[in-house]
Parts: sequence; structure tokens; C-alpha cells
Amino acid sequence: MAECATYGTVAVLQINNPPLNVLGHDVRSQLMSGLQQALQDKAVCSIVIMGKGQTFTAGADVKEFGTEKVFWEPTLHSLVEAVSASTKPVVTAIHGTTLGGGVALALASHYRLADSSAKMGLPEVQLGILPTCGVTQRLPRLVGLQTAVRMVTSGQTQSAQQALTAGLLDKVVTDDLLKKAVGFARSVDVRGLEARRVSSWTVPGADRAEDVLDAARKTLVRRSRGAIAPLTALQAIQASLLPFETGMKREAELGRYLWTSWQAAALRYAFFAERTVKRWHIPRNKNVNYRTAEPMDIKSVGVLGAGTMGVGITISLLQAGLKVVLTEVNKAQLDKAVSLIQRSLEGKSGGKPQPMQLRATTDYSQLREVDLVIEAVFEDLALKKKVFQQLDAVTNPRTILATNTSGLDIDQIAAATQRPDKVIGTHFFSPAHVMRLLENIYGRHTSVETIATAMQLGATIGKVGVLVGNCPGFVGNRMKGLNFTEAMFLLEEGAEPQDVDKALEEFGFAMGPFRVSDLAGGDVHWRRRIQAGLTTEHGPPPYTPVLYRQGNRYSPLADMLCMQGRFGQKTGAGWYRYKSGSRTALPDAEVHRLIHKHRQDHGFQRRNISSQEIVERCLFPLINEGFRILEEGLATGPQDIDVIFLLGFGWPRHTGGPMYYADKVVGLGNLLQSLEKYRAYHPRSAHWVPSSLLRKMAAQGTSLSIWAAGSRL
Ligand SMILES: CCCCCCCCCCCCC[C@H](O)CC(=O)SCCNC(=O)CCNC(=O)[C@H](O)C(C)(C)COP(=O)(O)OP(=O)(O)OC[C@H]1O[C@@H](n2cnc3c(N)ncnc32)[C@H](O)[C@@H]1OP(=O)(O)O
Repeated sequence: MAECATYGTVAVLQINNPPLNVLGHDVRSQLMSGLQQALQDKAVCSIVIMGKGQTFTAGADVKEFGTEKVFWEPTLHSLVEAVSASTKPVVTAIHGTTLGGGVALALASHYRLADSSAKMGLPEVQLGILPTCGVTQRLPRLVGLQTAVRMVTSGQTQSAQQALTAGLLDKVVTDDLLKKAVGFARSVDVRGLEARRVSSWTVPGADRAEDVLDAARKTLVRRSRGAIAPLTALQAIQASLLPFETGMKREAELGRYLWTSWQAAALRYAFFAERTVKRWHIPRNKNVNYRTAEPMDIKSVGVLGAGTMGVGITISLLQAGLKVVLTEVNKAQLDKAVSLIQRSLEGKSGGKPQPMQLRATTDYSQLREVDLVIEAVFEDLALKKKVFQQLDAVTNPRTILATNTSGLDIDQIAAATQRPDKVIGTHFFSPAHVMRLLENIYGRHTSVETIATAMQLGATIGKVGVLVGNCPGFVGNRMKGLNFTEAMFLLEEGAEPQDVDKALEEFGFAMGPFRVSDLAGGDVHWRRRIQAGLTTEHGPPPYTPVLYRQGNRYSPLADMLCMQGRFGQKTGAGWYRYKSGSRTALPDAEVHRLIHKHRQDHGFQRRNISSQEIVERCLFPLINEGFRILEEGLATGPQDIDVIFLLGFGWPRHTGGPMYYADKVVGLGNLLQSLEKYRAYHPRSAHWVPSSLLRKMAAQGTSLSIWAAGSRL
């Protein structure tokens, strides 16, 4: 846990708690007793604190946060204060990714040394809490308000060099940190100790504090979208302008406020959910799971189709060091893609991809020897089936064939091949080299090896893979579709597009559904609705009621816009209008007229609709569908659905994701009641019928977290 050794007059305390040296209670206890021993030992003149293994420490043990253990003495706070009060100089020697409580220890020490691999960061606001233990008071005194605000409110890490420049480190060394730290500790003198206590310093540049804090507040109000931690952290930093002890009291008050907030619990859940999804199983056959599966070794990947998705996927693969054969029948498109890929990678690595790593070709047969192919052609089932038939013919029989589809039937695509066991869906999200989600979809015949390989590939390319079953739209788009459907009904009943967008943006989404639709292009879903027989290019199919299709209430408003060529940003007009070259959504009188006329034509009585109703009507059907998905065994657990929404659909992280939000914030009983209420008003929408799983859980008074704990392997 923590080891103590002496090197002449220097005592070295080394944290040894693999893999990340988190500061759980055992580690804290041993560090504290090591420190006390060193203070009592007359032969010891100075003390080094460092870590063994891959990092100094990743900070507090987040697994303790929901428990009493976090308060057991010595708490992190007591340990940090003991370091600060030490009567012998303490040198912290940092390597690897050092986070949170690790930085707190370093700040309380009298000297800070790092090797060049070190990265330092304060991710606490991402967990909804405040960096306490004096971080918000010492950091501004050491690096100034501006850098402190940036580090604390963004959670971004600083490289060793950046930390040195900022004043956070005293020295960066290149090798043998232990030897260098011991040498450094020998050279420091107890006489200078008092002056080395950061708590006795004043914040540099305090005369410009108001400007810095005002500017930061404005940015944070815009960026945090309802998350309380960043703005609270700013208040704590502001308190560093007060005397140190007063500032510490303020830090403790604000720390308590965040610690006990529901957002902190939600963000902690999100942190562990992202890690839980890698422990997948198939609900209908728990024997098929991450433990029983052995992935294939993937060294080379073919990407078929060099459109936007193909380009993003290729960049992700190359960045992870995989060999890629990019295949595209259209030579001009291929050349354009290669230049986009090169430019993107040059921007990141300062160099072009090795010629060996990327082979671009118009010839399918070049895919013969790759380990896995990701097809990324146009979203059309007939085309994909044809492509899979060709791939089946040209590739090695052991090659895995993956399709990047956002909702088409994996079984139908697999049926076009002689190897349905080696066919899987890998749904990337656009831009594919940026978005961290990979929704992997198994079909009826997909083998456990194929599933494990797709999940492993996700991890290799730095994505969070979530395994789901096959159904139209899979998990993400199946649920998300309901949100847009209900948003249009709200327009029919009286809301304007900007009202709906504003309510959901206030809830925490970066963009409301109409702005998203304009960004993505309304024609994409219009084509899908046409294919599904819900509409035609000229209006409702013959003998079909305008407001009722395939057994459900239907709003034709989106179809009406598309029939006028209003596809969104790319055509300069959609639900909003856009000035040439601008992405700013401007309310459009044309759209308001169209909605108004539609209301009159069909007898809708316009009424005022509250933000609460907008949020509930857009989100509750989606959550209800999430329960159906769990009931149908299409996701391993609620965490999987939440991660899909957090990483793929911009669901506000501080609410934990749709299923967590329903479970812990809304409450399952309240959710059920609301669904029943809206169902009474809107009997022609099947999405208001509560799922039987939700009914059962609400009746039993149980929670999704209990259900998930029982079902997860
Ligand atoms: C009324 C009461 C009033 C109370 C007042 C307040 C009381 C406060 C008491 C506590 C004060 C704490 C103050 C301190 O400032 C807080 C902190 O230090 S918060 C913690 C900060 N650290 C983090 O957030 C680290 C998060 N981790 C990461 O970002 C990454 O793990 C990594 C370090 C970059 C490494 O990434 P990877 O190599 O990809 O590894 P994984 O992410 O897969 O992780 C591997 C494994 O480790 C688990 N894990 C990671 N970090 C932690 C952690 N900090 N604690 C516990 N466990 C951690 C992770 O879950 C993986 O586990 P697995 O899934 O494999 O089981």
C-alpha cells in the first residue's frame, strides 16, 4: 500500500496500490504513519513522497465516495494538512497521470518535482465535487487565478512542461525520479521551510482578479448547462483572495454543498457506468459474456466507403496504430478522403501517416488479407446487402465483416453472406474520430468471438464500446426517435421550434431537437420515413389520414419542410433559417406560418406549453422505451443505455443519463404517473403506454440500480 525506506538523511514514502495508486483508507493510514515516523526519526532531515508503478496517484479512491470509509481517519484532508504542517521539508516526486488528491498532496508539500512523463489534473468537477483539501486555496497562490480557474473548472490535465511553466512544479527531471528526488531532498534546507508553505503566499495578480473571475463566470454559465460544480468551484477559487484560513472555511462549505448534491452522485455513476459496460453479457444467454469470449487479434482493417463516416473511422484506426485499407469505388472521392485524413493526422501528430499504414484503393480485392472490414457505404439496406455479398466473396473466410449502420437489420445484412457468425454492427457516431461511443450490435448468428473482437477494437481505438441487440434503430436511435416525434406534436399544440429547443437546452442538452435536425439534415430521416412507408415525396400515402399513420398519431410537419427543400443548414433553411456561411439558427416567419396554417387546417387549439411539459414530453417516452429495451433483453443493463446517451447523444452528464435520471431524480413512481397522465391526453400515441418492466418496478417500489446490480455479471 505505502512503503517507507530511508536513503541516508532522506525518508522515502512510496505509494504502492496498483494499478493507479488511488488514495484509499489503507494507503492514507500507511502514508500518515510513515510521515509520523520520519518526523520522529532524528536521522531524517527531509521526506520524499512518490508512487510506484504507472503513476504517482490517480487521486482519491472514488469507490469509497458512496461509503463511510472516505471519512475514516486519516482522511485525505488530515493527511494533506499533516504534510503541509511537516517540520521537515517534504518533496513530492510525481510521474504518470497525477490527479485530484495527488495534486492536493503536491500543493501541500514544500517542493514539487516531476519526471517528464507526468501529467497533472483536477478532474473533480467532472465527478461533480470540489477539489478540496486546500487545492482551491493553494493552487491560485502558486499559479495565479487564471491558470487555477482553467485547471479546476475544466478538469484538463497539464503536461509536466506546462506545469513547470505555470509554476506548479519546481523542477522537471528526465530519468530515475527516485534518485533525482532523493538528491533534491538532500539539497533542501529546513531553514527555508516556512517560506515554502504555499498557504503563507498571496495570490499573484490579485488586482486583476475581478476581470478574470467575471470572464470565467460568463464562460462557465454558458458552458456548464446546468452542471453546478464548475461555478461552485469558481466561488471557491475566488475565496483564495481572502486570508488562507477564511478561504479554507469557504472551501469546506462549498465542498459540502457539492459533495451532498444529486449531481455528484449522478456524475460518479456516469464515471463507473463507462467502465461497467465493458463487462457485457447477452441477457438472453448469460453464458455469452466478456469472460467466456476470446477476441481475434486485429492488426489490419479494411474500411469500405470513403464518405464522412469512412474518413472518421479511418482516422480513428490509424491513430491507434492499425493498418488500414481504405476502399472506395469513386476515385475522386477516394483522393479527397485521403487528403482529409492526412490533414487531420498532420494536425495531431505533426507527421503524415506512414505509407505502410494507409493503403487507399478502388479495388475491393485489396481487402483480401485484412482481419476485419468496416463497411461505411450509404445507409440503404439493398446496397449494404449487395456490398456484403461482394465482401464475402473477396475476403478471407476468417475476416470479420462489420457494418456501420445506424439502424438497419444486422440479420438481413448477415444473410447476404456465408458467414453470418462473423457479421456484426459497429455503429460509429459522427464525427467518428471524435465521438467516443461505439454501439456494437450482435445479430442472431453473431459469434461470441466476433462480439469480443468488436468490443476489443473499440477499446483499441479509444472508444467506449457498448454491446446491444438487433432491432430497428438499435438502442440509441430507437429511443431518440421518440423525442423528435413528440417535439413535433408540441409544435402542433402551440409551441414554436425555439421554445422546444430552449427548454431542452436549459435541461442541459447542447442543442435542442430542431437545431440538431437542421445540423444533421432533415432529408436523412425523411428518406427513412419514405422507405418505411410512413410518407411519400409528395405527401401522405394514398388513403392515409394526415395525422395518423401505421396505428399511431403522426405529425407531417417535418415532411412538409422537406417537400419544400428545407433540409436544414446545408440548404440554408430547415426549422430555422441560416445566413449564407453561418450556423446561427434564426427563427423563421415562414416556418411559423406553415405551423400556424397546419394547426388551423387540422383544428388544433393553440395553447401555452410550459418548459416542464416540453421536457417531460420529449424525454419520458424515450425513457419508457429504454425500459422496453431492458425488458426485451437488448441491452446488458441500464448503464449501457445511459452510456449510449451520454457519449452519443449529448445527454447532460450531470443527470447521469436517461435511465439514471428516471430512477434517481424523477423516481419510477412519478415517471409512471406522468406517462399515465400524458397517455390519457394522447391515447393515439403508443409511446405513452408504460412498459411492463416500469410498471412492475414502480409497483414493487424497487429501483433500476438494485435490478441492475442483480443482473450484471
Ligand atoms: C456531509 C459530508 C461533507 C463532506 C465533505 C467533503 C468530503 C470529501 C472527502 C474526499 C475528498 C477528496 C478530494 C480530492 O480532491 C478528490 C479526488 O481525488 S477525486 C478523484 C480524482 N481522480 C479521478 O477522477 C481519476 C479518474 N480516473 C481516470 O481518469 C482514469 O482512470 C485514469 C487515471 C486517467 C486512468 O485511465 P485508464 O488507464 O484508462 O484506466 P481506467 O479508467 O480503465 O481505470 C482502471 C481501473 O481503475 C479504476 N479507477 C480509476 N480511477 C479511480 C479512482 N480515482 N478511484 C477508484 N477507482 C479508480 C477504474 O474504475 C478501473 O477499474 P475497473 O473498471 O477496471 O474495475
